[in-house]
Amino acid sequence: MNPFELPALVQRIFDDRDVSPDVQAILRQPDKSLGVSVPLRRDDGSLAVFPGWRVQYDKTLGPAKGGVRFHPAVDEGECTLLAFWMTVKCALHALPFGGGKGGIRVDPKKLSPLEVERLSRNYITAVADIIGPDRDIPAPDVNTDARVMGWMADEYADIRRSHQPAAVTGKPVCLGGSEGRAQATGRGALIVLDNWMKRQGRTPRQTRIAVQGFGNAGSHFACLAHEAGYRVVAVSDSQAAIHDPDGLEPRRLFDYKEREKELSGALYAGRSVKEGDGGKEIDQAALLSLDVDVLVLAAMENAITGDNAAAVRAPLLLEIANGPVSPDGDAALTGAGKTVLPDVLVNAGGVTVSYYEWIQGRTGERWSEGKVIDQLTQRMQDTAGRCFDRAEEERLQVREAAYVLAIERIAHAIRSRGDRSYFGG
Ligand SMILES: NC(=O)C1=CN([C@@H]2O[C@H](COP(=O)(O)OP(=O)(O)OC[C@H]3O[C@@H](n4cnc5c(N)ncnc54)[C@H](O)[C@@H]3O)[C@@H](O)[C@H]2O)C=CC1
Ligand SMILES: O=C(O)CCC(=O)C(=O)O
Repeated sequence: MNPFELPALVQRIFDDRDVSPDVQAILRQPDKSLGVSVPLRRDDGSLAVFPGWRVQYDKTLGPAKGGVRFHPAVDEGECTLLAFWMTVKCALHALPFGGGKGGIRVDPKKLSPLEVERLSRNYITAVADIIGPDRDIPAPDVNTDARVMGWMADEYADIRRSHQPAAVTGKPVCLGGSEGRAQATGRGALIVLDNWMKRQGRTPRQTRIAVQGFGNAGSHFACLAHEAGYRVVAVSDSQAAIHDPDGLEPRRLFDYKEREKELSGALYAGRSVKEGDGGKEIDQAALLSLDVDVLVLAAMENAITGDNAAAVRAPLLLEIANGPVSPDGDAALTGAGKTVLPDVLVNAGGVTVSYYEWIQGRTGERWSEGKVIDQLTQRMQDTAGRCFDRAEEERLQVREAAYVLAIERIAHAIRSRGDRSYFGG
């Protein structure tokens, strides 16, 4: 197992708040980290083998929960940090889960759909011994979606020779997925943003937003924010960025990207972004320093670091991605008086609706989309309220308030379990 260093913020909370040595010792490293080699028979008959991981960080509050990403930069350290963040996120939102994360170091864009299916199935075979509805429940993340979860769930059911609807979440609805899961991360983020805006006495109409990362999470956020009256003036993906100070029509971009798989060309392929079309393509890095009210980061880690933080003009940043602002970037932004609404608070809509899917899988109930949205709204509002209140009471940044609340919950559970003797989960 790679050595893992806890984020400095967590160490500071441990020190400042006299967190017990037992709790610190338990939270200092992951419970379990499994490295696997995932074989893939290519369409041309050759065999390729890709490295993969599944990390379970802490399971005090319940089975590990977290996504699986397919990306060329995945490694054990990244999965461990992502699994740690899942632990904090689930605790903060009072979900009955610990934190996990997994991935394969692969560029899925270079594989055919059948190759992606075989790889997804082989990953589940490789990690089958440590996952399951009471142990560790995978879900979508970067470059994985409902289709991939459907294959993974099917493979797991084959391995167990039984129906296993609660073993993987984020599945297609026809395979036991939950209504509302696809939009859930974006919707949850919008609920947090709305809550913050109301506290500041601001309205959506006054608010211009730029969104980095027009993928699963960011594209739904952009569409829902537009429908709620916000002015989405820029969006980007890994290939292109589009800006229109008068406001884009995210739904049209969404449809274009569904068809073409990328944003590039959305303005120039005879499919204008909006009637009258005032938009233009800009450099992706330029999106980060646009004159907007909210900069939404929904792509990858470390989009903002100490190197580019000074160029950010937006007074408010909304972290939909996991870890899009590095610690030195965070210090520079908050030092300059900007507010960062942190990932562990903002992006929990996905795992929350995964929780609802897990409940439905275990009970056989089917929830309507309305019920999912009501429950999600209530939970996100509740957590956002607790974080913002705590930040105000103790004059903390919202990120620190969120971590304090999460660590308190985990520490309380660790103490309540008594002497620790729970190997084998
Ligand atoms: N999908 C979900 O339910 C959840 C996702 N997240 C996090 O949100 C982030 C995005 O995840 P997904 O939307 O699921 O992945 P995705 O793979 O669907 O989308 C990622 C998007 O970011 C774009 N991108 C990559 N590099 C970029 C760059 N340098 N500039 C602009 N765009 C860039 C990609 O082109 C793609 O459109 C990740 O950090 C993920 O861990 C967090 C919670 C839940
Ligand atoms: O839906 C889930 O369980 C996982 C979501 C996830 O990976 C995340 O919140 O980063």
